[in-house]
Amino acid sequence: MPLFIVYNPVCGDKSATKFFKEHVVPLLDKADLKPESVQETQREGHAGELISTTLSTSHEEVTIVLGSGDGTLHEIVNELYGGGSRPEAKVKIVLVPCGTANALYSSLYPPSGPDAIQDVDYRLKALKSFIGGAASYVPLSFAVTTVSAAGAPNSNKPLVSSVVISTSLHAAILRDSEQLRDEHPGIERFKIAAQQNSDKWYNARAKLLPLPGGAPQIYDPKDGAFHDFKDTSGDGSAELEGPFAYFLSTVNVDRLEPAFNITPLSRQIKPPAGSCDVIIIRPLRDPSVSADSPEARQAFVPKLWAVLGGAYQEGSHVRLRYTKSGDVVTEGDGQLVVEYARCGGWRWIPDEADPGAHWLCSDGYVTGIGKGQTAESKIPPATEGNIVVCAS
Ligand SMILES: Nc1ncnc2c1ncn2[C@@H]1O[C@H](COP(=O)(O)OP(=O)(O)OP(=O)(O)O)[C@@H](O)[C@H]1O
Repeated sequence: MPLFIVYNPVCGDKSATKFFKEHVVPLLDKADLKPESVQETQREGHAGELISTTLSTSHEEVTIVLGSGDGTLHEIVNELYGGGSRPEAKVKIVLVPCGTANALYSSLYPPSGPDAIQDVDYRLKALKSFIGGAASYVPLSFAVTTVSAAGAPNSNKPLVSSVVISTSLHAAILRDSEQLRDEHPGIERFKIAAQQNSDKWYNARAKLLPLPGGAPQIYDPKDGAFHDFKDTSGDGSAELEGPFAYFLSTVNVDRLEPAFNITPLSRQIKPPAGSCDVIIIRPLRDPSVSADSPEARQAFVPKLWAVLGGAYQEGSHVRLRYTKSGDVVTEGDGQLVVEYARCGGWRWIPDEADPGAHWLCSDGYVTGIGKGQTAESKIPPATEGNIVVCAS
């Protein structure tokens, strides 16, 4: 099977060129594995073009050693799945994490600590499995999201995500952190952008779509299991009224950074095919909040931090509850702070009067939802596994 090397020289701390020269290419040389080409991406969107060109030379199956973060992979996936240049081609991806967050790699190879990503051996795990010839591969699931206005023909190209699709705080963080990239090449830029947006709420309605086998489900930490939503509408979906502080769904990953386990159950309770895990925070569930107001938003900030902090503590946020007075605790029977859902996708219907609710993030790529438009994300049942990624 032909082998290609593609890496993004500007992702993460911009060290991919050096890393490939010093570690990746020599390892392949030593194993006598000769790539057809070694290519640096030269601009945004270039990774997708490179893959398209590679496959147009009639290869039916290729292996790509990809040095990047999640955004470059996103471009490749969109070209292969969304662009349809060679939908039947089989592509094996061997990741070498060089990006900022490296969510997919960190999920496939859970690191021993937040600094493991600095470790050369850790970063070469997938490559060494590939070279050793005993690698195993997993097919990627995709969240396919369309933005459209009710009743209008949909001319927008769908966004295909293989890691995360979000609105609310996470989309705002990714939108604002991009301007901080030069000054803060590491994950600290996400924390700075989170601080800047921590008192924002997002006015919208959301519908959680049914799972392939039935109703959308919600996690109950009491028995550690997912259960069907009790109240579903005629089309089988669960309807949630905002405002929202957080609304984020993942496929293929349980974390968005090496130590940020935002959807930990996707590893602990195997998700069915055609599903995504969704994390939702709706501040009006807090018994101490009776209405949306600037004071209520400010008072909610520490509670939001408690949740995000829990994600950094091996995903303990999924067990957080409110006391009657609105304190956030881990014990008792109070209302859950986080709603952890598993569903076949979702529809996000932003309130036209709230510009902040009109942002969408797909694997780090941020785009606007136009006035009068909604976003719908669906998880199609797995394809034949045309895009697989080295997992051990
Ligand atoms: N030569 C280039 N010059 C400028 N931008 C580029 C170039 N090559 C690729 N890009 C863009 O770099 C962006 C960032 O890449 P990527 O998302 O892989 O890294 P990251 O954002 O640092 O990591 P992560 O997504 O894991 O947080 C991509 O959106 C891609 O379009």
